[in-house]
Formats: sequence, structure tokens, C-alpha cells
Amino acid sequence: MSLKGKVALVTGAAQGLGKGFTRILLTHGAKVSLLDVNEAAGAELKRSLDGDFGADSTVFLPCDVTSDAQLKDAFRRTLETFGRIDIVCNNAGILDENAWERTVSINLCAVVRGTYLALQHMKKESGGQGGVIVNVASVAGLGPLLSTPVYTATKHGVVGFSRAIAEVSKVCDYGVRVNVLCPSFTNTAILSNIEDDRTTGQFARLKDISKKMLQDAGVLDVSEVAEGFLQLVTDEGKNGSVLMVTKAGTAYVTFPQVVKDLVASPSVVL
Ligand SMILES: NC(=O)c1ccc[n+]([C@@H]2O[C@H](COP(=O)([O-])OP(=O)(O)OC[C@H]3O[C@@H](n4cnc5c(N)ncnc54)[C@H](O)[C@@H]3O)[C@@H](O)[C@H]2O)c1
Ligand SMILES: CCCCC[C@H](O)CC\C=C/C=C/C=C/[C@@H](O)[C@@H](O)CCCC(=O)O
Repeated sequence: MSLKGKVALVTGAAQGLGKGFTRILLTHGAKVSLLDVNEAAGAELKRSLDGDFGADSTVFLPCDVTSDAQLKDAFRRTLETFGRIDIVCNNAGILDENAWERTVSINLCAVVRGTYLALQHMKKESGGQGGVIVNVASVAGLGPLLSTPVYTATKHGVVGFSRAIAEVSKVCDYGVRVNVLCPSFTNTAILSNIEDDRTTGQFARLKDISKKMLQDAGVLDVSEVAEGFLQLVTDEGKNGSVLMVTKAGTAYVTFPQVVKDLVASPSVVL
């Protein structure tokens, strides 16, 4: 899929991985709507991108993804600005075992909210032109990061929800692909949480184990993860795919099939 003329909406775009996804989308010709709760960082990034790609390539929209009203408004303003939405990346996320309800609200509830809004705008049955959604989970969505059990739960939820919605989209012929990105440790601000008793809370005493995992796994550059993101966006054969990106390499994850694949069964009548 060529990205020229395509429009993307990225949450948590102001820094870290969201910034990396934004830059690779712009480099390949897309226009990008940047959503972030950090207004200062978002405005600063917009100024930088204006210089690199031109002012009409992006729009920055202050948005707290936990607010249904703000996220809906951001989708509306994106359409007003660019006239279409082809790509949505639900990337915004935090790690805070003390504020675990907010962690669930951002990392999982807002991914559901962003996915449903994306489908509302993109699915063919509601007049959309189709598109692709990439939800950002983590390797912690595939196995426990023991010092962060709620963060782990949210990322497992993103994997499960996204795979299920991808099946819905296939069966209902939405014309929208839904994929999941599972990066390992990556050099962004969130990594500092591993040392921070304020965010690991009651599990702070386990941080040395997580630090050892980080040392053993190595730390990715944002650009390495962005390449995996680009694959999930542009490969039109990928729907319901889960891409794990680690220093050891990048691989699509396969899952055990516990129950018969109903979609493949001709007896399923819709
Ligand atoms: N860095 C890693 O090691 C790593 C690995 C795997 C997955 N991830 C995931 O990647 C995503 C991006 O994280 P990152 O590493 O770039 O961290 P980061 O902290 O650098 O960036 C997160 C961005 O999300 C924004 N954000 C936070 N809460 C928000 C809200 N309520 N509404 C809107 N924006 C909000 C922040 O302002 C920030 O710009 C997260 O979902 C994270 O869980 C990170
Ligand atoms: C406090 C660190 C903040 C970074 C959190 C990021 O989301 C990065 C998490 C990176 C790795 C998590 C590792 C967990 C791994 C193990 O549980 C292992 O079982 C995972 C196995 C995955 C697989 O090979 O299928």
C-alpha cells in the first residue's frame, strides 16, 4: 500500500514511539494528525515537522485519549483538516502500577475507543473507504513483565481485543485491517519507569528482575520499531497480525488454536 495521499491519525504522537511512527509516515508521503495530552511537546514537534515536511503535512490536536469527547473531536478535526482518515495508530500509553486504573483507561480502554472511532469512520458499511488500524501493545502483551502486572494485563488486552476485532472486520467485510505491534524495550521515556518506585509501587522490590530482563533483551531504537510499524501499515495481506520487534529480530507471533476457526466453517451464517 502506498502512503502517498493517505492520512494517518497517531495518538501519543508528541514523543517516543508515536513520534517515530509519525516521522516514518511523513517520510513515505502520508499526512499525519498528531494527538497528545502533552500540549507543549506536541506544539514543539509540530514546529519541527513543519520545517522538515511543510506545514500542511501535519496538524497537532491536544487530546486526552481517556476523554470520549476529546477523541471524537480529534477525529472530527482530522477529517475537517485532511478530508479522510486511512490509518489509525492507537499508541498512547503509560506505565504506572500505582495509578493502575488510569493505566487501564489509557492503555486499554482508549485503544478500544480509538479502534471503534476508526472503524466508524473507515468501515465500508458506513460509507468509509477502508483502512488500517495498528494498536501498540508490547512484548509484555505476550508474556508477563512481572514488576508491572497491570501494564502487562493492559497489553495482553490490546493483543486479544485487536485480534478479535480483526476477525470481526474480516467476517463483516469492513475493509479495515487491524494489527498489533509488540515492541520489546525501546529507548523512550517510559523505560525510566523501571527504576521508579513511584510507578512500580508495591512491585518496586522486583525491579532488579525487570532490569535484568532489560539488560538481557537489549534496548531497541525507535527507528527499529518504526520499521515494524510500517510493515503492518503497508502490507495489505496483514490483518489480525501480531508483530514482535526485539533486538534479536522481528517476527510474526502465532497463537494456539483452542477452538475451531468458526470463520473458516461454512456453517457460520451471517
Ligand atoms: N518504550 C518501550 O520500551 C515500549 C515497549 C513496548 C511498548 N511500548 C508502548 O509504546 C507506546 C508509546 O510509548 P513510548 O515508549 O513512546 O512512551 P513515551 O512516554 O515516550 O510516549 C508516550 C506518549 O503518550 C502520550 N500520552 C500519555 N497519556 C496520554 C493520554 N491520556 N492521552 C494522549 N496522549 C497520552 C504522552 O504524552 C507521550 O507523548 C505505549 O503504549 C507503550 O506502552 C513502549
Ligand atoms: C518498565 C519497563 C517499561 C517498558 C515496558 C515495555 O512495554 C517493554 C516491555 C518489554 C518486554 C517485556 C517482557 C516480558 C517478557 C517475558 O514475560 C516473556 O515471557 C515474553 C515472551 C514473549 C514471547 O517470546 O512470546
